[in-house]
Amino acid sequence: MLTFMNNETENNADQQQTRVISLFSLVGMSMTFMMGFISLFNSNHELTITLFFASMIYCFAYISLKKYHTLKLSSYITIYSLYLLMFYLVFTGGVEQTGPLWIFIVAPVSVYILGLTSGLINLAFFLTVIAIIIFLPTDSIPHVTYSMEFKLRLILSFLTTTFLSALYEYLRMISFKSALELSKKYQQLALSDPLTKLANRRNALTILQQEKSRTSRNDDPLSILLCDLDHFKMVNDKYGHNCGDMVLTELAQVFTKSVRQQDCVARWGGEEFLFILPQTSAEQAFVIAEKIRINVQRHSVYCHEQDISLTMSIGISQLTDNQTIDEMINNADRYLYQAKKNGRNQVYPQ
Ligand SMILES: Nc1nc2c(ncn2[C@@H]2O[C@H](COP(=O)(O)OP(=O)(O)OP(=O)(O)O)[C@@H](O)[C@H]2O)c(=O)[nH]1
Repeated sequence: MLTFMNNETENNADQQQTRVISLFSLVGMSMTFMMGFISLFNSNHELTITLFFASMIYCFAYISLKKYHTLKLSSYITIYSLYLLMFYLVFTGGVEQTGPLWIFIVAPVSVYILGLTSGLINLAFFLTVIAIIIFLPTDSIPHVTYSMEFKLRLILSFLTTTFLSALYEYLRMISFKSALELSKKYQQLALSDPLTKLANRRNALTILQQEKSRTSRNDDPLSILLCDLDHFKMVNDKYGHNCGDMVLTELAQVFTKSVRQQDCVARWGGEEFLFILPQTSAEQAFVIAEKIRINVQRHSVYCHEQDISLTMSIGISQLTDNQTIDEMINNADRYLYQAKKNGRNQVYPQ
């Protein structure tokens, strides 16, 4: 069955991720470039080269994301070049041993970019390497030394930042998921009829417009059936409104089962239904209309210990060249009126 499902929310999530990664790489590029410049003035050449190199890597991640939409690659480049830079800063101490101060940005960036589980696994790896670096005996590989108090506090405060970042990411994920579900639910509600669950009139018009464009591109025929249940008022009057609703719901299922996967059934109004039949001529549509009419006639709805049977009148219209959707529907409406006038329970034109 043709339905108009909107993937807007998923696309928005991807777009948001792209925006965040490009922002991270831009910030990373500017910050490392700025710090590199400061190191240049302080004549710290090794640090200058490292920071300029990191800045170039962030620049590469930014450009490839913008030009080639490499979201995953740019995310990995951003995160792992950050890890390498942090290892270097902790190993060398940076400027006056302030290098380790920067590692606190790693936790929130990791869980945001890599997601909660993968972010935490990567953070465990990151912290292990940091611990190895700071506890490495200086006589094996010469590097900066930190006091034992500093090392322990660095690890503990990093663990605290990791916990808070993970908690924040977890809560963010939960609210994002529920927002996604709500949005899907409302999209569905906006497109379908609440009683029969068929496409509603607005959705049917959108689908018709899409099918019309496809038809003119491929030169395929497109037909519609406008159907109205006969003497439906009598069902409400005789059996009550609830039974009337039940009849509409059950017949909606009969309609759905009577057509092909690519067709669309919509509730056009009260007891009026519209069938959109792509790649179908008026002659083929007549055969389908007859099948639907007979299926309705044969179906009985059991309500309040009574079997309720109904019939249906159907008007057929095939889209002709230069015809608008409105004209096509008006045509079907005229034919439906004719079918009613001719005695109901029939398809027009025959
Ligand atoms: N139970 C129920 N009835 C509805 C709904 N929407 C429209 N109706 C009823 O459908 C009936 C339509 O009646 P009419 O337009 O007079 O048409 P009809 O009785 O089907 O007669 P013909 O179309 O001339 O064959 C009215 O009684 C509406 O109240 C609905 O959602 N549920």
